[in-house]
Amino acid sequence: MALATPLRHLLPVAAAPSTAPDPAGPSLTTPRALSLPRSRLRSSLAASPSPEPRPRSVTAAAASAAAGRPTVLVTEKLGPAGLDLLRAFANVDCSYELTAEELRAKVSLVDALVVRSGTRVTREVFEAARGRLRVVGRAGVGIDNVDLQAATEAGCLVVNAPTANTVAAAEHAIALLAAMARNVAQADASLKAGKWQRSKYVGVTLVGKVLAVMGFGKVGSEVARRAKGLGMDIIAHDPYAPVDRARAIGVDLVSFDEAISTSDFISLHMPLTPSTAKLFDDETFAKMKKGIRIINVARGGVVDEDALLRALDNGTVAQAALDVFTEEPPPRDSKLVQHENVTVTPHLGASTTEAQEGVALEIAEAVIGALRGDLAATAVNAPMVPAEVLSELSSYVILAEKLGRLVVQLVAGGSGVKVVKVVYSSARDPDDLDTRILRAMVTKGIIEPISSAFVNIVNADYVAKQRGLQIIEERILLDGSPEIPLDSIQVHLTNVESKFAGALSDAGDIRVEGKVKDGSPHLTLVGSFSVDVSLEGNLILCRQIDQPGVIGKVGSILGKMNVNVSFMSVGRTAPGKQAIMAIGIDEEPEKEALKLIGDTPSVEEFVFLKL
Ligand SMILES: NC(=O)c1ccc[n+]([C@@H]2O[C@H](COP(=O)([O-])OP(=O)(O)OC[C@H]3O[C@@H](n4cnc5c(N)ncnc54)[C@H](O)[C@@H]3O)[C@@H](O)[C@H]2O)c1
Ligand SMILES: O=C(O)[C@H](O)COP(=O)(O)O
Repeated sequence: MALATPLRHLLPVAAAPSTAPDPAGPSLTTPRALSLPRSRLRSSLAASPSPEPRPRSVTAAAASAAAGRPTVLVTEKLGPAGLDLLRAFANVDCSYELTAEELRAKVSLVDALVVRSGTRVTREVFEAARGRLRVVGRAGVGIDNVDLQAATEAGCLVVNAPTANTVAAAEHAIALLAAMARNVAQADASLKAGKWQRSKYVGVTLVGKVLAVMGFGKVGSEVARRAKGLGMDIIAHDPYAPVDRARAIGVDLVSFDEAISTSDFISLHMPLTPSTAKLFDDETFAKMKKGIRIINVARGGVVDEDALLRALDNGTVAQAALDVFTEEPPPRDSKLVQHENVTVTPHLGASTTEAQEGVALEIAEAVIGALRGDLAATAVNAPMVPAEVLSELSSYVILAEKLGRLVVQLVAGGSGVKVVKVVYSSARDPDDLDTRILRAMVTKGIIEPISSAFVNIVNADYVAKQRGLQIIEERILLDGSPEIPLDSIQVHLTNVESKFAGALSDAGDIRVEGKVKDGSPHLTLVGSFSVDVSLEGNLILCRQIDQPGVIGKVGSILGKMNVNVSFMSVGRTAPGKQAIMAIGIDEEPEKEALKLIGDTPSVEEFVFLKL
């Protein structure tokens, strides 16, 4: 996804974690680390590929990280085209079948980790990464082997490859459906064992039978489409699927109980979540039509395997075809695997040559994008902001971060920031304005200068909550063209003291407002004073009594100190009354220059701010 550079600020990159922890917690006594620079990865995709993969030593990974090229650890077999893509961008360490301990040892030396379903990326793994791991790429759909909460807390983006193996999984479900109905696996084993058992392996037909698709997402709907072609009647259960999408392929969405009690075949296609774990238990099997046949290409954990065994033994379930198991691989003596009415495959749903090439490319692109700072469209633990929203809001993204960065520097030492109000003025219907990325940027601007936290779109809300920061969003609906997404963004800090009284609104909040003008962010309001200054470089705000000569005096102090003034703007309440001068400057002035500005007669207060 090609995004404007500024969005990279918000996204996980292989940056060194920031400095020491902030002992002051949420208190804002010592704004520090005010400048933006963090190492940004800009390695070129066109760089020459590295040699054939071989397990690399920990020392080699550390050396390459030091050289600035990211390191990607791949712990399960990935299609060669995806590996080549990764190698063109990063040092790739292919280390398969690592123990949990070996994984923990390696993970602090890598910027990204690519896994399939066989690697458990636990909280301990994120802790062992000590902040370096920025991206976990799941080369496939299911992310139940990745601790998403721990990833989010660590500010680590998790991306998956949600589409490339859909058809493969659906085809495998159909293959199992047909094989089960006609006893293909059992008959094959029997014949190879020298038997000729034609009457034993009489099957059942599919045409006219009712198939209940449980989980009508990507795989489920493809299964439904294909099973329709086999002449089956399809019903589906999915509490979150749009009725229209089901109707469009001639499928009725029904209740859970109706689905399980009226069908001849059930195919499972829901994710494993706390609410689907062991959803198919004794109680559920008891409600099924006697002689039902079950296919599971989703996740073993959605079925209570002991209950399934009982249902097979008592004839409630005539047959089962299983590609997935609670424990993978299942124990060698698993009664379920050995059951004569059960057909099994070792988690092969995604395993076609084509799907693996697709998945590998999909995940390599997502991981590289995330390492470069682009917002991965397949991020699973980040607020999903569609690409068109991102590109439309890209200038406002910079503005939001700068306003956050600016407002926090106006807080007086000793005041703790607790409540942040972000007010968006727009002529656009609030439903058409997705502000999640802007909220995250304001949060980043406020928190990063005052803490050791690394804030990105993945963890912004979490970090804010952890620091006791409440972010309130408000919209002001304007008349005008909804073509322009936003007129202005205001950021208010309530219940805090300001080191610059001129920044206080009538309500006593520290308030700044900005707009995007000609594509660049401008500061347009400080407290109750309108100004207009480009938000670039550094800024001096002076409050003075409006009278001739003050601007000249401050300007000449800066000139004498070799500080280049890029913009200047004065806002005043009325001629001869209070005024605010906003001066954009390229360099950081010497302390002496700042003292001279403070000593200038009629300058009542001033503040120097780094953007
Ligand atoms: N065996 C394999 O190799 C293989 C390959 C691909 C996918 N999968 C698995 O298949 C499953 C589906 O994948 P997908 O790509 O279609 O995912 P998806 O997210 O597109 O679809 C899942 C659907 O399940 C629905 N759902 C959630 N909770 C439900 C519930 N309680 N009851 C019914 N439906 C519910 C969701 O609304 C969604 O529509 C996942 O578990 C995935 O891990 C397995
Ligand atoms: O969730 C998935 O994508 C499938 O279960 C495939 O898993 P795999 O990548 O380990 O084959």
